[in-house]
Amino acid sequence: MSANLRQNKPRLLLMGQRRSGKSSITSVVFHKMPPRETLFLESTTRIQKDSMHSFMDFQVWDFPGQLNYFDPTFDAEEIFSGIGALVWVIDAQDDYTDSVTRLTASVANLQDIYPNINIEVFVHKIDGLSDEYKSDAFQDIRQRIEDELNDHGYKNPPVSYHQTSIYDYSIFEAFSKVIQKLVPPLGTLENLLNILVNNSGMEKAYLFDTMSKIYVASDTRPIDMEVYEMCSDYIDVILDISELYSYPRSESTRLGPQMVETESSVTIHDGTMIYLKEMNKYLCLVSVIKHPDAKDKKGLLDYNAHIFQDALNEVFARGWEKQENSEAAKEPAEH
Ligand SMILES: Nc1nc2c(ncn2[C@@H]2O[C@H](COP(=O)(O)OP(=O)(O)OP(=O)(O)O)[C@@H](O)[C@H]2O)c(=O)[nH]1
Repeated sequence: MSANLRQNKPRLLLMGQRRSGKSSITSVVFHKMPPRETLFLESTTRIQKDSMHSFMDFQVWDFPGQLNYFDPTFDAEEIFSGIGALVWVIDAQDDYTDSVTRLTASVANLQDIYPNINIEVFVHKIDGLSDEYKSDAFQDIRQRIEDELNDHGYKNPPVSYHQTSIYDYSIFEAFSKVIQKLVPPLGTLENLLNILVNNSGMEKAYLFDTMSKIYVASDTRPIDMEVYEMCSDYIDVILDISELYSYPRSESTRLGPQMVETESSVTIHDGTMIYLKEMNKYLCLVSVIKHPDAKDKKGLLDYNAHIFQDALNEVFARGWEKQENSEAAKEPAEH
C-alpha cells in the first residue's frame, strides 16, 4: 500500500450522487469559497484529496459521484481502512431514490468489513425547500434508509443524519458534529467548558477551529442557533482585522509566561456580550454572555479564560510533547 496514502491522519470521505454538492461543501467549509461561486464548479472526475492542517490534521477526500467503489476494480482496503467517517451527501431537491439505494448498499458492504466506521448522511440543499417539505423529506430519507438497512438485516448501524446547506450555518454545524466524533479528548474539553460557563455566567461557549469555523467542542447546554451564528460571525470580524494587523503565530501556547494573544469583546444593542479569546495558533474560545453587567466583569472573564487556556494546553500538550520528544530523540544530546 502506498506510503503517502497511509499517513496517520483521520480521513473523511465525501460520497454521493453527481451534482449532489460534495465539492461545494469542501470548497465552502475548507477553502472559504463564497457559496454562490460553487455554481461554477466543474464536475469532479478524479478523487480530490485535501489535507487540513489544524489542531488535528485530517484529510478530506471528495469522490466523483458516478463511480462504484465496491466494484472489484477498486482497492476497497486502500479507500476505507482507517477512515474517520463516511459523509454521504443526498440532494434533497432532486429525486433521492437512487442515492438512498446506493447508500444502503454501501453501508451494508462497509458494515461487514469495517463495522466501526461512522456514517454521516447530509440531507443537503435544504435551503430551497419550504419548512414543511424540508422536515418531510428529511424524515422520509431517514425512514427509507433505516427500512432498507433493516431489510438487509442491520440493526442500529452507526448512521447519523444532518440537514445541510452551503447557504447558511448548517453545513458548519454538521461538519462540527462529524469532526467532534474524531477528537479524542472531547469529554474532557466539554467538562472544561462546562466549568468555564458555570463560573463566568456565560450563556454558551464554543471552542472553534479559527480558520474553518468548525467548532471542536462546546459546553453541554443545548445549542441555540442564534448564539452559534453570533459567535461564528464574530470570528469573521476578528479574522478580517487580523489579516490586516496580525503577527505570525507559534505552534502552541506554552505554559508559563503568556503569549500576546488576540482577545476581543463587543456588547450589542440588547446588552449581550460576545467574547473571543485566541487559545493557540489554531483554536479560539468564543462565548456569549447575556447579562447586563457583563462588561463590568471583564476582568473575571479574562482570568477564567486564562485558566481554561492553561487547562486546554495541558490537554493538547501531550501531543506536542510527543512530537518534540520524537524530534529530540533524533538529535544527539549535548552536555
Ligand atoms: N441550493 C443549493 N445548491 C447547492 C448547495 N450545495 C451545492 N449546490 C449546487 O449544486 C451544484 C453541484 O455541486 P458540486 O459541488 O459540483 O457537486 P458534486 O457532488 O461535487 O458533483 P460531482 O463532482 O459531479 O460528483 C452546484 O451548482 C452548486 O452550486 C446547497 O446547499 N444549496
